[in-house]
Amino acid sequence: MLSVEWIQVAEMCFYLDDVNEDSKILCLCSRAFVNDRNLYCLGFKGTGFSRKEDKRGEEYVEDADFDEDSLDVPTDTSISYEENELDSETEIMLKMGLPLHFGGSSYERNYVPIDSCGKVHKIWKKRETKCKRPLDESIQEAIEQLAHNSSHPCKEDFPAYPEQADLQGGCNINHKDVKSTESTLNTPSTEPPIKDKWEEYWNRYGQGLLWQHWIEKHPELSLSGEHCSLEPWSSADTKDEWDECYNECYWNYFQQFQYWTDQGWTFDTPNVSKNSDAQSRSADENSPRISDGDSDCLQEDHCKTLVKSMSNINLDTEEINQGHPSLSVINEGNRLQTPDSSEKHCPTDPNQNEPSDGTGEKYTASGPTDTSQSARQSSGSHWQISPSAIIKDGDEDDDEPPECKQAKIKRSHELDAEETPCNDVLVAASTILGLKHGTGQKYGGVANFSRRTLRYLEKGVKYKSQFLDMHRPVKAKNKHIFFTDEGDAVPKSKTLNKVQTFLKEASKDVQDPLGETYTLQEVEDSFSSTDSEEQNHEVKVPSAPPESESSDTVANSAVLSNPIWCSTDAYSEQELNINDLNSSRQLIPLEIPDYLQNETQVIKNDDDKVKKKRKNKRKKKCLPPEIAAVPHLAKYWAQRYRLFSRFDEGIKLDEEGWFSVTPEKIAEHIASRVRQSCDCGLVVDAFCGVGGNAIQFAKAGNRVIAVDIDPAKLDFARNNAEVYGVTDQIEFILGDFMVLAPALKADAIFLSPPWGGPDYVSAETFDIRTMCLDGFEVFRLSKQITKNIIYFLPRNTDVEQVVSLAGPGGQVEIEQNFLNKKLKTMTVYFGDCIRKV
Ligand SMILES: C[S@@+](CC[C@H](N)C(=O)[O-])C[C@H]1O[C@@H](n2cnc3c(N)ncnc32)[C@H](O)[C@@H]1O
Ligand SMILES: C[n+]1cn([C@@H]2O[C@H](CO)[C@@H](O)[C@H]2O)c2nc(N)[nH]c(=O)c21
Repeated sequence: MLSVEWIQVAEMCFYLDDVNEDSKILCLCSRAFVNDRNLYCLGFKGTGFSRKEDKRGEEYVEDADFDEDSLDVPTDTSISYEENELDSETEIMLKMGLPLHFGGSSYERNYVPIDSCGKVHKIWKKRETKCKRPLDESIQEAIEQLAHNSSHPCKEDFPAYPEQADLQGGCNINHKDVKSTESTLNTPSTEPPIKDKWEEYWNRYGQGLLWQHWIEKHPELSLSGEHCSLEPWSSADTKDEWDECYNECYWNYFQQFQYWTDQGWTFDTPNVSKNSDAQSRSADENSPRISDGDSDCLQEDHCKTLVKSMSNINLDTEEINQGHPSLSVINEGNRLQTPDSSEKHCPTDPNQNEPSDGTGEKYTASGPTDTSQSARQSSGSHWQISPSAIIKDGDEDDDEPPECKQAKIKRSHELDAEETPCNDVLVAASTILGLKHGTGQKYGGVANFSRRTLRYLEKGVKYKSQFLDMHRPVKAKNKHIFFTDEGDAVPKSKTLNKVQTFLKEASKDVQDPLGETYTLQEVEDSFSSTDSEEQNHEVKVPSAPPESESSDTVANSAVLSNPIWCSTDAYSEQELNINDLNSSRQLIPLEIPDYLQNETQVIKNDDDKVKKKRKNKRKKKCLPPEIAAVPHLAKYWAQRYRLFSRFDEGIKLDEEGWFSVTPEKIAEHIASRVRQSCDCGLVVDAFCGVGGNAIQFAKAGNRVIAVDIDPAKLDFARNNAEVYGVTDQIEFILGDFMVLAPALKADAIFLSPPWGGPDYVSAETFDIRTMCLDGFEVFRLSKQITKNIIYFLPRNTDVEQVVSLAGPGGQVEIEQNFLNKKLKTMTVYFGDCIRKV
């Protein structure tokens, strides 16, 4: 059963002129989330690595034993950053044992301390431990920046975090994140900077939140009884977990704090004037801080106090969930304040009294005179942001604090369509929805849109979008261009450079008998991007090594050239004609180079034993020659089950097929939508390629006419349809769709033309007229066949162009396809294919 989460996120109106309301084009923006991590993970089987290996860090899994259930495959597709996927580059780098601080990976870019990263995180942490690496500079830097002159709460405010060195694992902060954070930290000078507010918030409530988080994660670890003898941060058994928990908790709440602050929510701290901060804090019995000074919390007695206090904490999580102030503890005059035990008030709650803090100071985003934000309080703590309002993992379906529901404030995302200034629409659509607006030519003589409006149909779109990977476009101008000795320009990323340096270092001891330059270059080509298509697009088929070379020599060279897909002497025998390769499908044994094996190994007590075990158990994996011949295709090979889950049953593809076939889960989703709108109808797949979509249309019960101009593709498509047992439902037609179109009849037509190779991502906005085929003409011809059109386009397609296809008074649905929360493609639906809700 296909599990797809589909949501309508927004409705946009594009007006052709201000006078005639009927001329507007309605554009429904939706998102479809499919998840295929299990299929993706399966792909690593052939590389000699597996999830299981990651997870346990010691066991090599043989093919026959491979247990999908052990993959920890999330089935829930709700937007929770717990499941944030590492991009393919990161995955591959991890599996190669390459350090993630190379910097190009999503792990670095979007690092959120999450459960799904836990394994990875642990692996890296352990490796750090082994290597005794100094605290990463970026972490240092981040700590310094964020923690406001070295008062990072990890260290200063929490005796639970006494040693800076402990931060290595627990506070893996990416300085890029911090920088972006910093940019939002610039609030007007009348207000305390958000980082001060955050610090204060964390100081007040961090302990309680941290403990709550810890308890939720480890309900089995009670602080009572024997377990109480050692604090979790001191116990060798739990120290790592504690670090991780701290890290997660800190950043989780920090991000949400930012979000809430952005939304206009504030919190005030009574008895805390900025000037007499320390003094009033110590006087405030509600304060969770246990000391005035920044450093004296490290003093032993304070630590003891805290530990004692913590040991008194009621660990009844049920009670916590019910909102009982169970984490409130009074201990030797220091009251550990829990989030829920402080009074929480809505900014506009009429029942609230005047503040009693005496300072009259409000830390409001819009200044003290902002009535909507000028909160009133009855006593004690005064909150507009309450910690409990901060959404917890997986529980983010409401962006208001539960206790403040009656005080509904209009937020930016709830503005009426008419209220949204036109320019903001474009900005919001781009930054929040991830839709690109270009100035490309419009279809059907539409000159330009005079006005656009936007209405969100989903709450918290902005917030939720933060946890999705929308892919920033690859900006060509920032690319470093390197020149070969021959003077040829070779685009290379910074990451590649680092990878290259690393590989050079790593392979110092490895003899490179050929001394060929192509070896490392090919590695770079293969890992030059985070996504399947973001890479150096020139396909260079390396010439086969001279036949005179011994097989050993070739294998050694392959060690350098293809770290995961090492080929052997079979390589030299390959005829590098791709079609021939495909038809013969000779398989090349895959051997993992030893130095990478070493890199990949997770630290274990008895390293040698593991190595031996692995060596014994290691099987020779095989690669099809077209992959071995074109190293950058290796990443598609790793994703082969994602493209065709029945890959092993005889699926065939050529190079174009590899990078342009629709991933099975996305194709399946589109097919099920089409099936719903034109029940068991006839679907034309105008550019069928190797059959990714045609097969799914057929599987969904439709009859299909599959057209392609390339006979080889049609052969592959037919072969693949056979694998899936749906050949009876598909009629394969060899020909040019542009010519055949007038003769075709269909209930729906699916268009997935070539976009001009994987280069499409380098454009800020993709112009559908600049594809290999004229996208407008393709649409015009299709329209003559049926109004029910499904246009499969790049994720960065110019939305304005797409909208213009619907024509004045028309409607269109733009569906963003997310694969494991990464925006992959855009599917545009017309006619009856637009989903009615
Ligand atoms: C992106 S691929 C389609 C991938 C396909 N949806 C799949 O999942 O396998 C585009 C295909 O269009 C074919 N093509 C290019 N121009 C064509 C034309 N004028 N008429 C028909 N097919 C064409 C190419 O040969 C290529 O196989
Ligand atoms: C170059 N490329 C990638 N995809 C599709 O976009 C996803 C993300 O890159 C790929 O997985 C593939 O399905 C393409 N689809 C079509 N129709 N035409 C193309 O040229 C193409």
